[in-house]
Amino acid sequence: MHGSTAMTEVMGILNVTPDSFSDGGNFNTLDKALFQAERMLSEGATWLDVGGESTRPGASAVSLEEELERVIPVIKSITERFAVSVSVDTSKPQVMTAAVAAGASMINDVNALRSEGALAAAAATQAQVCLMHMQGEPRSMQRNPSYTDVLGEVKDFLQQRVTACEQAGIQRSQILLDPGFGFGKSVQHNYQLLQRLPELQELGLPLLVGLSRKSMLGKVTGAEVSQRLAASVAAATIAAMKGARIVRVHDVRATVEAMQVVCATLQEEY
Ligand SMILES: Cn1c(SCC(=O)Nc2ccccc2)nc2c(=O)[nH]c(N)nc21
Repeated sequence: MHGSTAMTEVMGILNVTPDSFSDGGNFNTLDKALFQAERMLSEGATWLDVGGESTRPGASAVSLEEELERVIPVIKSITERFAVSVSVDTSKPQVMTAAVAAGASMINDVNALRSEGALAAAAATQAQVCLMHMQGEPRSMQRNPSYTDVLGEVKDFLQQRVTACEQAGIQRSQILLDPGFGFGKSVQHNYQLLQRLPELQELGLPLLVGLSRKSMLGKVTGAEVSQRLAASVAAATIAAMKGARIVRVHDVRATVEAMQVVCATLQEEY
C-alpha cells in the first residue's frame, strides 16, 4: 500500500477560456464559472483549478491582460463565497501574483516555473506550487516524444525544478510534483509513467496527476472526449492506489466516490 491513509483529494477543472463557456458576455462567464464551482464543490471537490489559457497543441496564446481579466474575478468570487482551495493554472508570473492576492493558494504551472520571473513570483507568496513535467512546448510536444528512460528523465527534470525552487526560497513543504500526462509523451510513455508512479514518490514530495479525459484514455477505449468517464475514473483510481495526493478531474462526483473506495481499501479498517 503506497502513501498515507489520507484520502486522495479531487481537484475540479474550471476552464475560463472563452470557448469553455460558449456565450460571449463577461457577466455570463463569471456567472457560469460560479455555477460550475458550486456544483463541483457540492460533489466533493476540495480543490478547483482555474485556468484561462488552453495548453492544447495549436491553442492560440493569450495576452497577460486577457488572462488576468478571465481568471482574477473568478478566483476572487470563488474564494469570497466558498470554502474551497483554488489553484491557478498559469505560467505567467504576473498572473501568479495577482491570483494569490485574489485568494488562490496553489500555483499550478505546466511550465514548472521556467518562465522569466516565475520562480521569484512564486517565492514571494506562501502558495503551494505544482511543478509539472513537459517535454518541449505545447505547440510541438506531441510531434515525436522520445525518451531513453521516461521515468528517469521525468524524475531528473522534477528534481532539477525542486532544486531551482529551493534556491529561489520556496520551501519543499510548498511543492507538489506532477509527471504531466500527455505533455510530450506517447501513449506508451504515459502508461509507463502511470504504472511506475510509486517511483516518483521517491522524490519525497506529494504527487498531483491529471489524467481526466486525456487522449491516452481515448486511445485504449476508442471513446470520444465526452465519453471517457469510466476510463477517467479508472485512471484516477489507479493513480490514487499508487500514491497520488491530488487528482485533477472534470467529473468530480464519480471520482470522489472512487476515491472513497480507494481510501477504504488502503485503510484496511473494514
Ligand atoms: C492545466 N493542466 C492540464 S491541461 C491539459 C488537459 O487537461 N487536457 C485535456 C483535457 C480534456 C480532454 C483531453 C485533454 N493538464 C494538467 C496535468 O496533467 N497536471 C497539471 N498539474 N495541470 C494540468
